[in-house]
Amino acid sequence: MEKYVLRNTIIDLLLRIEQDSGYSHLLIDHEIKKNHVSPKDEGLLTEIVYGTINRKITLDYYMNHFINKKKKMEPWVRMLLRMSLYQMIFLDKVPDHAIIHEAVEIAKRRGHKGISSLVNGVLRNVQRNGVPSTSEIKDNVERLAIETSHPTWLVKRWINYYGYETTKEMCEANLNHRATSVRIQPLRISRKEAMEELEKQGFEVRPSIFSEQGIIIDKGNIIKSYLFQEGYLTIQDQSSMLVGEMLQPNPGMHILDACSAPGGKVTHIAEKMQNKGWIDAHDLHAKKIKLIDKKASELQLTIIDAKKADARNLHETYRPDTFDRILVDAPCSGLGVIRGKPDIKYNKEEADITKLATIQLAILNSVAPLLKEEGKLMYSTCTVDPEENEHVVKQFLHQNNQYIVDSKLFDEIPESLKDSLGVSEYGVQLFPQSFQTDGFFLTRLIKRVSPS
Ligand SMILES: C[S@@+](CC[C@H](N)C(=O)[O-])C[C@H]1O[C@@H](n2cnc3c(N)ncnc32)[C@H](O)[C@@H]1O
Repeated sequence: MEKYVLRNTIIDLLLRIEQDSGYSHLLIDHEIKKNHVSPKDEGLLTEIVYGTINRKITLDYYMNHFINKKKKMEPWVRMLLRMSLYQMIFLDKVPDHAIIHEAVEIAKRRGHKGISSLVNGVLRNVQRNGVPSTSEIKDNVERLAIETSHPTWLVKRWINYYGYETTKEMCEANLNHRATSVRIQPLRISRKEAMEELEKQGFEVRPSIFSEQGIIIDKGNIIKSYLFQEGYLTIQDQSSMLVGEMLQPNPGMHILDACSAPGGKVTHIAEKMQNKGWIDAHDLHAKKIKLIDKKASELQLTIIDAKKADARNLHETYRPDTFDRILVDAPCSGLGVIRGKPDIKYNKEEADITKLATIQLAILNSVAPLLKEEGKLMYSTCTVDPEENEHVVKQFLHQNNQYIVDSKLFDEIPESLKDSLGVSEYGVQLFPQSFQTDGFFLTRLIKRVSPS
């Protein structure tokens, strides 16, 4: 692909991602297919797009030192500068002079002489003088927010809950790449066989300590392996695998997954049930039900019945005491998965967290009667925020006194993980900086036998 076309595609992608927040991975996939981007350019395109988004606030801080803030700048020009600065400062794949040359070329073709001299001026200035130091920023919170490109409200919030050091580690971890992990389909292949086969294909792999089905891929693109393409394994973050493990599903059980799409955890549960029993899986969005069916069929699992439903109303669909296990993997702010989807950190507001907590509690309250006595209910989110995690569990327990936290949950956590977890009386918080996983919260509740 011609360099100009590739860089121009990246600018268009970045502009669209900024408008259609939350769908970066879909937009990138679409653009790669539409433009027949070669595998070599695909890696560079993905790296520049995610990197530029991930470092947006830092890049704007640098850029603002070199431009007249009063002058209005067209969005594509700002994007061109951002992505060029990202490459100059954070990547060493292309020499600075080539980055500047390409940027000026794009500015000439897309704009006019005035724009190309502005772009040339800013980038040459950075090349000659470097970028301004963030040590000039007096306020600790603001400095951390700018250095790690997180919104100030979020940094303040995390410091308030977790302290400065943990917040700093978390924000820094959100800038780093994390290894992909996969889960084997154990009814089709063992972990040992899968690891040997992947090594033969040139992958570098390690077993996960979170699940006996988990493998960490340190090197290689798993999508290209036949093991992935033919459903011998599926991509899943290690932290999510803990849910399937800790729910303790057994063959023959009847299980409810209230918020199921795209089907990562429900297929894990079906595998652990050896594809024997019944799973009712729901999601609010009809379109997403197809994703659950697709994943189940790829993995050759047949016990999942997926249907659209609002989980807040499931008490109207099922009779009380129906299920042996219930999973509520709730819709959440996703602040634990910033590393993989960096646009999340700019698209959320503090008020969203409060709204989500209301929905999460409503879902839990709706499914609570549906669990059999002595059954187990898992509540999980891929976020790092007490309002959506511990506080929701606390309120739920207050409103449903038949439920208690299963204290055995804490005993089951592998010893090597315990020290780095945020353990409270309401559940377990995984931080993204601790184990190369997403940030994740989970807890297991038991419904006690009613005294009456
Ligand atoms: C964290 S995701 C679930 C991920 C899934 N458990 C997995 O492992 O692949 C939360 C899901 O909840 C769905 N959702 C949002 N509001 C809902 C509601 N009121 N009832 C049911 N599902 C809902 C979203 O569409 C989303 O697919």
